[in-house]
Amino acid sequence: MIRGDVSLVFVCSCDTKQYIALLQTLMPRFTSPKGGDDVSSPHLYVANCGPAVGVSHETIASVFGMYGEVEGVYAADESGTRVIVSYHDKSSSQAAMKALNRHLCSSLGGRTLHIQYSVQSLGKVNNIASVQVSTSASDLDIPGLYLMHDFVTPQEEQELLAAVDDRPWHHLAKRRVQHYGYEFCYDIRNVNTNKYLGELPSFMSPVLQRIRSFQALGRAADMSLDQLTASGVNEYPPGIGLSPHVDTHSAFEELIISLSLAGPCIMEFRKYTTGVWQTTSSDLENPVPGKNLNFVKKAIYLPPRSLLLMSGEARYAWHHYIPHHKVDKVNDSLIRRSARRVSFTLRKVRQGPCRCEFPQFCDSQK
Ligand SMILES: O=C(O)CCC(=O)C(=O)O
Ligand SMILES: [Fe+2]
Repeated sequence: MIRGDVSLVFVCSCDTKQYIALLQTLMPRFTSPKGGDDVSSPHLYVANCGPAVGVSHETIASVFGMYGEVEGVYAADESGTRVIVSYHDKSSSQAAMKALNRHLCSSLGGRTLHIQYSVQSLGKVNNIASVQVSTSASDLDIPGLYLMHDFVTPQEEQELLAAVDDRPWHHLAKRRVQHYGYEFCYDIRNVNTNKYLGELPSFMSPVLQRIRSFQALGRAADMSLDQLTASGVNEYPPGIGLSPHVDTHSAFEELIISLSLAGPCIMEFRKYTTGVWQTTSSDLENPVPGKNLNFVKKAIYLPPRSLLLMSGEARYAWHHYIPHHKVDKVNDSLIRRSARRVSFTLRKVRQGPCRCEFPQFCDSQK
């Protein structure tokens, strides 16, 4: 196993009041609504808006602030699309309910909000950072997962960022991307092998060379600068993550490499004990406690300049995703996501079907 030095530089440097506000972002003190619209309270459970759909808590606070004094806006869960808006008094929440529920809200990106009253739960804390976050891959104990800290220097990081910023970004709904080698089609989660975009740019070759030079990475030596290597560059704004997925087996070979630049995040991994094909995509997005107890969940902290390598079981049988958090809780530290995180994902395009040992997760063998 490869281990790197751990340095958590983001221990909250704010005063006590801000620290408590940060904690509240992580730990909303409200339960999901039970009584329906008839039981009013100063707290509103608002669905269909949030950082995952490009609407910040600040914007929500300002829109709801038109109906009364907003005490706080909190993540209702880890979806990034449901929030609790907490008012000082009931008359404000009632006014907001009347004006905004099921109405198209132009100041919130033209979204139709679904609002219910929520109840404050003093005893029960709904902690979105529900899983212990490891800082090294060996602690996670997922076969085939490796994390190397400080894989590039701060200067190389700046050069790589400058190089991608010099090239055009494609705008997706929540993040920006660039594709090299082959175009990636998000609807089918596969590469378009008819659309060869040309060789990987030369600014990536030192990274590929370094990957090859690490004997410990073994099969990563295959990651050469040839026509089959594809790279996706993703830029995530704060609060934006990535939905759970297994990179399509038939699209890419075994090794998947991700270099993190500019900012940190946590990546979570789930292994479904019943196999993925029995699980709907909405179950994956919004796991219901009690319904989806058929998976094991683990999380790792990815600092900037670190290199994550997924192979074997980690690549073929575990879903990976980035929760839509603005703040991650790592051990006892609260780590705010930076203005952006840029990742370089390197994969080798597969020619022919996948013959992995995990047929229950394999689109070639299903
Ligand atoms: O941003 C990352 O580190 C991961 C990206 C990823 O999983 C993907 O593009 O399939
Ligand atoms: Fe992926």
